[in-house]
Amino acid sequence: VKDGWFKETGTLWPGQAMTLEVKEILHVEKSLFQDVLVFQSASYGNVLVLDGVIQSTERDEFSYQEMMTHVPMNSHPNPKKVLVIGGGDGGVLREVVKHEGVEEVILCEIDEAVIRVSKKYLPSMAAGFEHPKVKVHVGDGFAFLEDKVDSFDVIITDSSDPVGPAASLFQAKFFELMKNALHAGGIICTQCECIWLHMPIIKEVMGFSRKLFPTVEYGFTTIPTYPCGQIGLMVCSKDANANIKEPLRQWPKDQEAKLCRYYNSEIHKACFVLPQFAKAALEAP
Ligand SMILES: NCCCN[C@H]1CC[C@H](N)CC1
Repeated sequence: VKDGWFKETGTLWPGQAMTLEVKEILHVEKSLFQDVLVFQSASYGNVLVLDGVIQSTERDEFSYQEMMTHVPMNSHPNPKKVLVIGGGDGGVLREVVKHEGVEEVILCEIDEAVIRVSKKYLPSMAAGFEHPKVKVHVGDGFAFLEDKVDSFDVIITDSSDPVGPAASLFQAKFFELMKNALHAGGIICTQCECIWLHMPIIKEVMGFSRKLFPTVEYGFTTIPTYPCGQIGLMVCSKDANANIKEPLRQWPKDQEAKLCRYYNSEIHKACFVLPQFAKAALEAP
């Protein structure tokens, strides 16, 4: 932080950097896995930063957490068992339990510091941890999945970038583990970077996803504090007839408006509409 501003420089977005004005530094810690910083920003509420990269801000996190959760959940006929890999700020958990039919959601986060710090400084997200249907497992998502077969209806990988502790979550092997851990008809949704910055990563992930799953779609949401203001989601189903681009289930409009500030059944469809450069890059063999 320099002259009261935090600057998000990063190797995955060369030559550019989001900056946020800092009101107060709330927490600085070196955890077992990464540098953890929380600051109160002037205009985005409290901000969680891991290894210098913005993970969540109180003002705009709902965009990402809602889309990462409700696009896969509403694409599944009846999700009962849900697994969240990463997601230590609790935001995805908060969204998953909005689905009445869910019986259990397990969160597997590698770094207990992220959970601890989120509970203290990001209460609107960490509220997700309080729900009776939630079970928390601290550990590596890769290791957690090694012995899981036919266990979950939906798996959401809410990870940081493929630099640091989350690197293994962007590899084919991990997608194979997620596939094996899914019930028939199961769906995965993973954080899949930005079309303005990471087409090679997106193409690679789409390539091996298409080998593993019959149905694969890439969509994105808009979120001011992520690089280029956008972040993608890779959504894959084991059901060859699934149409992920159309919500299979939706709340009544008034209920939907009460539950969500970003997601709705129209934006579920719209999020998969890509600009020509991205569409062409992903369709090319
Ligand atoms: N719930 C935390 C979200 C983590 N996802 C982010 C996507 C954009 C990245 N540059 C940083 C992590």
